[in-house]
Amino acid sequence: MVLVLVYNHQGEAPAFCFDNLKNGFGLKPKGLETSADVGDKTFVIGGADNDSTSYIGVKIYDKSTGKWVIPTVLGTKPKACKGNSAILLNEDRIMIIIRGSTPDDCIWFLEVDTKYVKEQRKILGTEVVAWSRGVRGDAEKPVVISGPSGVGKGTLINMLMKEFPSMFGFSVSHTTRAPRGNEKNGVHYHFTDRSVMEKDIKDGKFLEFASVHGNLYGTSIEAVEAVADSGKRCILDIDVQGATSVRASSLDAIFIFICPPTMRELEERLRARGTETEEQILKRLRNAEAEIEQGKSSGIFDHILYNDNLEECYENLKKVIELKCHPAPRGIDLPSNHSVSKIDNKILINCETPELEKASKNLIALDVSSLKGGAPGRTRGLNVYALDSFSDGLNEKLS
Ligand SMILES: Nc1nc2c(ncn2[C@@H]2O[C@H](COP(=O)(O)OP(=O)(O)O)[C@@H](O)[C@H]2O)c(=O)[nH]1
Ligand SMILES: Nc1ncnc2c1ncn2[C@@H]1O[C@H](COP(=O)(O)OP(=O)(O)O)[C@@H](O)[C@H]1O
Repeated sequence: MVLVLVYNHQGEAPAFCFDNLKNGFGLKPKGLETSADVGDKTFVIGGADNDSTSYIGVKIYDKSTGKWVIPTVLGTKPKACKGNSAILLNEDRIMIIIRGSTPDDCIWFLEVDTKYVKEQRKILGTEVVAWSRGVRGDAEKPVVISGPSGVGKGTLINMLMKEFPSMFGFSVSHTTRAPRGNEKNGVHYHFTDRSVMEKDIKDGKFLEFASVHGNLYGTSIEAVEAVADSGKRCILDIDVQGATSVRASSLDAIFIFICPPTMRELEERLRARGTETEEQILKRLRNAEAEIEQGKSSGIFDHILYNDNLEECYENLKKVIELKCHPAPRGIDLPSNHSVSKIDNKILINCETPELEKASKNLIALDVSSLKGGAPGRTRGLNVYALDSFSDGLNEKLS
């Protein structure tokens, strides 16, 4: 196989042009693809995905073995595009700038050696990469809500979703427990068989899972991504074990624990709800004491709220999730024609406007020094500065 390296604009990662590339690994080479080297591996990004021509593909050339590897690709993939620029950040993720895409869809991160990718690689036993869409500024964090059965988590979440239907989306968990009378599959839970769920867990499809009150519960990566893809802020109703796992992941959420005013009141609420058998109620009450103890003492939760008076608790919930602090994240308007370079933690995008030709070369600087989150969620904290026409004052403006 002959591999021709094509260097694009100044400072940009070299693009691969494949000559005589046999179809041995199922990818259809399409024009130029970009690449980035991480250690012994060259990640080639672009062209068509292995499974679908609608998405960008990823393949890895391992220089130590001289072999190509098709990785397991996790996360929502960016749509196939006219080309992209790839820039390696911190040896663990590659920033991809997509040409000719919409403002909120042009910056992506391909994680190649982050904590999440390392974990998934261990679980799956294959080479793994994970996509995460870049979000400008401090887009709102997902909200994790935990608390004992019957404390009012579902009630509070419903109030939030009702008051702000376009702002919040519920992460629909999987569970092996039987549905209650009013519960709909795919809305309240994905009701599933234990064997199916265990296989999906083994296949790395879950962000977290736990055995709670004798049933298996879990948050699939897809459930969280579906909410993020709809442009909404994700709410997770999960137990303390699940919250502990999410805390250890890169999701970067706000963690809230809901406490009952007393154990007696908790029991009354559970009984009044009338959805569990006596045996199940007793099991839930036994587990509640340990959960409350853990919730209060583990240090996992950012906020502990008491649900005594429902309205008051709801007002407190709205305060702690910082409803009004962050403006809606805006996209980045990039023309198709641009070149990219990297200086320390800043990515400079040199936009060439065809009408003005050489007269104006506008610069956009992306500051990647405060990135947060990442796969399986969004990568937040991308700071964007528009700089005026190319001038000698550039360094001053960027410092
Ligand atoms: N770890 C984890 N826990 C979950 C998940 N979904 C629900 N749970 C928790 O499982 C427990 C039981 O939930 P459920 O059967 O709906 O009963 P309820 O809490 O009495 O309404 C609660 O503590 C939920 O927060 C999940 O995806 N992961
Ligand atoms: N502050 C409150 N005061 C009285 N009853 C409440 C309060 N919050 C919730 N409830 C009731 O308690 C029961 C359990 O609430 P639910 O939201 O189903 O709890 P969870 O989702 O935590 O299991 C429901 O019948 C709900 O209407």
